Amino acid sequence: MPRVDLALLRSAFAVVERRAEHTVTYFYAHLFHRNPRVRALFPADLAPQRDRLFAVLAEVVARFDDPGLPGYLGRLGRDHRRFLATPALYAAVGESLLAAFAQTAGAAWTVEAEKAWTEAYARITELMLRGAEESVREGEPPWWEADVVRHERYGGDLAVLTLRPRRPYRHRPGQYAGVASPRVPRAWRTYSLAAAPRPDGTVELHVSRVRGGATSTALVTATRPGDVLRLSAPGGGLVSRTPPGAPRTYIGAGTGWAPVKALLEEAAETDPGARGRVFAVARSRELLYGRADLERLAARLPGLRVTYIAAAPRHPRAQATERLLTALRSRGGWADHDVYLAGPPGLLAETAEVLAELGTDPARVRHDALPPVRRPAVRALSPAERLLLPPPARWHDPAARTHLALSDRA
Ligand SMILES: NC(=O)C1=CN([C@@H]2O[C@H](COP(=O)(O)OP(=O)(O)OC[C@H]3O[C@@H](n4cnc5c(N)ncnc54)[C@H](O)[C@@H]3O)[C@@H](O)[C@H]2O)C=CC1
Repeated sequence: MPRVDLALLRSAFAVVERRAEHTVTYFYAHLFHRNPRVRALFPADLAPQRDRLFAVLAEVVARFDDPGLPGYLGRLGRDHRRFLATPALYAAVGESLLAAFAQTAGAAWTVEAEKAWTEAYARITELMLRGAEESVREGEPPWWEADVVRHERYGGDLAVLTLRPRRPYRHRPGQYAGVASPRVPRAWRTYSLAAAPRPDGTVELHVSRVRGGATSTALVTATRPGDVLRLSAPGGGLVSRTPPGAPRTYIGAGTGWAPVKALLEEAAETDPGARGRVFAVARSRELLYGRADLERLAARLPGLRVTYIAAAPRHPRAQATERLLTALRSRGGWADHDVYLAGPPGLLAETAEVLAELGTDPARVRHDALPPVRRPAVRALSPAERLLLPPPARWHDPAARTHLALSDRA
């Protein structure tokens, strides 16, 4: 594999990234125009997909020379089996991606830049396919079918689902899974697994309905026992790393309680002498839905002090965050604590900042980056950028459709 010219790779991507929205629109139009049958592999609503594509590309470009990149791409390739990604699809995606880059980057898309990106994409594909092949060799399915065995509603917007995967499903407490409902085909959303592995093999999901979110709405309002959902392989690094007995703090906000519950269940089994703090945060007292479970766990973990925090009645939900930050500031000893943090991204960012001020080493503040690894660069175009957009693509002309569709080639 030739050495990729990293400086060129990054400078071309920097130009493309500034016009991410245009690039992504062009990319999908190009991909589906050239390979019409590929459209059926993607969900009806492409918006979340678009954000994720750029977030992953930005991550790969930033980490291209990082020794951790092969592992990251291997896991990504393994995970892409659930999208039915074949070598032919990787090739088609690469072709459309480079076409979109060429179209967006204008004069910055030199022969050398194209060479750097062609080589980089070949490397990305090779590593992702290697990860996928390994998972096939290990006998891992592309996804796990799981029967819904219980569905409990808390208020209008929250549900706790118990699922029984049809094949053995192994996860570590604190990890998450991709979940797809047949009611929203091919759309995968990420949810933390809300329990340590159980003898009966069931797993638990806590779902909060997101405004405009088709999957969360289907899972909360329409899913019933007997339905079958799909689970991806578990992922995520919000797993226990604290030595037995050492101080730690768990903070779960809203359904961020889910991974905290799994971690506490694990600690109750393996480290009942654990010392530290638990903060359960919700936008209202009624939505502290995990209270009964937390009380049961706290009785098994007497070294943990539990604090419940909610916004006052008729106050905005963010008041709970202010109350949490005040509570954190009133405690000491933060330099000694590992902190496990789960909840909405805004809360994660504010809490991590305050913990750093209070003396916790940022490397000891653990949380998931959900769902993108970095903030997606996709944003609305400015009026000036819109004005400078290149003319419409020539390949929109049906007469230009001379190439074979991917599915014909595969
Ligand atoms: N592993 C993880 O980190 C998990 C994260 N989540 C995330 O947690 C959220 C759960 O949603 P809900 O249960 O509806 O929570 P929610 O919207 O009711 O929020 C719970 C609390 O978080 C705080 N909060 C919410 N938005 C905030 C913001 N922008 N800035 C500062 N504080 C904020 C408020 O104190 C609020 O009372 C989702 O965003 C979900 O993606 C959920 C499960 C696991």
